[in-house]
Amino acid sequence: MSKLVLLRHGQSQWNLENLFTGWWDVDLSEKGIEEAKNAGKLLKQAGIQFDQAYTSVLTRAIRTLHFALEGSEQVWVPETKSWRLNERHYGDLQGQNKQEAAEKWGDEQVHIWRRSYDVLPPLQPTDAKYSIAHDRRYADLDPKQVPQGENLKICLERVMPFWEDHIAPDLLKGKNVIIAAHGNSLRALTKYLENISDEDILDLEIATGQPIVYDLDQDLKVTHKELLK
Ligand SMILES: O=C(O)[C@@H](CO)OP(=O)(O)O
Repeated sequence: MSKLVLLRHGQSQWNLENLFTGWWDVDLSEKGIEEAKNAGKLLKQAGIQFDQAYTSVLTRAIRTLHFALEGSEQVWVPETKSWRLNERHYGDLQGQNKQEAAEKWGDEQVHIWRRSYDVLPPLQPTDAKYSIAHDRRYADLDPKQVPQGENLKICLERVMPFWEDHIAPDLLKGKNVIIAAHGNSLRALTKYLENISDEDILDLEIATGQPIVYDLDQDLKVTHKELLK
């Protein structure tokens, strides 16, 4: 049996400012740093010992992982970063204010863009202000893999190869794993782990900085889930 901890990054500066973020690389806010440190304390209290850590290539998730490992006194744990764990790319909404978007397009449309499984946000031109098309951290990717906008389905489809190739093999060996990532890449993973329907996934929210602990059996089926408080 192995443990899997999912940890959404602490509040980011753009969470604080209520801006669509996606693949734009914003840092943690002061509150986000506190949330990440608190996650470390909660993990220490729970006595969870990790063998492997995974995170995205975005600063807010990487720093959250580091605070969590520091707070739980296990900074030595090997870590692997992958773009496949990045936040869902929010297309041309990136950089826009969520409230202003709701006033412009209506609450319902914005809710669909934010939470539906298979509706795409408006795609982002590669010369947009908040485009990552020329960001060197993605230089080795096939250009087709660099999104201009993703729905949760597409996000799940790019998370899964990483799960299959890296995370699942570790868990199958009995390793305890922490994944520090993002609201929507973790919603995608949760949909898979808990077999949540395309409809019910609309209602799933993941809190910033709160570790979610799964016990998994030898087939990686969830036997227990706990939110650390
Ligand atoms: O802006 C984003 O990238 C995400 C997560 O912060 O927002 P939402 O809650 O709308 O999915």
